[in-house]
Amino acid sequence: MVTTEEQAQNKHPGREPAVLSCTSAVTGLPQKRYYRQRAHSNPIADHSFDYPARPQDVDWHAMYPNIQEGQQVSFADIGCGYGGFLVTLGEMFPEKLSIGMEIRVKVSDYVVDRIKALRHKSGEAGGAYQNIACIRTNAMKYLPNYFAKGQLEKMFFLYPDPHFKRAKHKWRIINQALLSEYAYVLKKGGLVYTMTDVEDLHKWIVSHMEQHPLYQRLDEQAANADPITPKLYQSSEEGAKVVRNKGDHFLAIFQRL
Ligand SMILES: C[S@@+](CC[C@H](N)C(=O)[O-])C[C@H]1O[C@@H](n2cnc3c(N)ncnc32)[C@H](O)[C@@H]1O
Repeated sequence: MVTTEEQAQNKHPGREPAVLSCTSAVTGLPQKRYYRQRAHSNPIADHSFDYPARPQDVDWHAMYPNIQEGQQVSFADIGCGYGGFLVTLGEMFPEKLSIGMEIRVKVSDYVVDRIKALRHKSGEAGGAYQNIACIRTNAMKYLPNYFAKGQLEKMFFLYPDPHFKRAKHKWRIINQALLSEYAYVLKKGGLVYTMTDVEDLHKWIVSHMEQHPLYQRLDEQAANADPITPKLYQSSEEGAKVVRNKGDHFLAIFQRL
């Protein structure tokens, strides 16, 4: 991708265009500044997404080149943003396939390019990061199009958009109707991880999850004993920002009954 900023730098007509890329020459990874997009996308609006009619119609092999016959995605990072936590999942669980789902086009493009670059750096076919991928989609609408009943072992909702205004509470990604849909794609015994820096949203999440008959909150000891828990604080870009700003973190993990 050559940005307008880069085109503007090509000041010498007649010469070969300067080939400037959005990949850093130092790290070999894409640079976020070329993929910025305004923070909120209306999840209820009718964006025109291509989506599969059924999970079996998804070309998983295109996303996970080493996927084995019968292997399925186990972990879903919902609203994965720039993919920091997804990358951590890939590193922590090399045997599991993890997917990031992100509604903003430039942000999901960034994650796709980031994964491509990480795979390239680690030596393509046999290397790392073959087990993570990102889809641009509206996770509030299309989860059952991607996942079969009881497929997912873990779902992550990290620093979801708080939508503070009452009129926009219907945009919140945790709500009673969607919790039933999440329960459908989750395995019995599967886990939903939630983390936010907004106390009011945390209380909303906990009260909606506790009212739902298919979820039970893990007690503090069990939540803290989970090896993923320490990563929830700062592996994602949003989490790292909260740590930098010395903000609060509110964690709640729920088991699908
Ligand atoms: C505050 S950011 C947090 C990103 C990431 N989880 C992190 O911790 O850095 C929330 C993300 O969720 C995405 N998002 C919001 N609604 C969504 C939806 N319905 N489907 C998929 N992604 C969504 C937003 O575009 C945004 O990138």
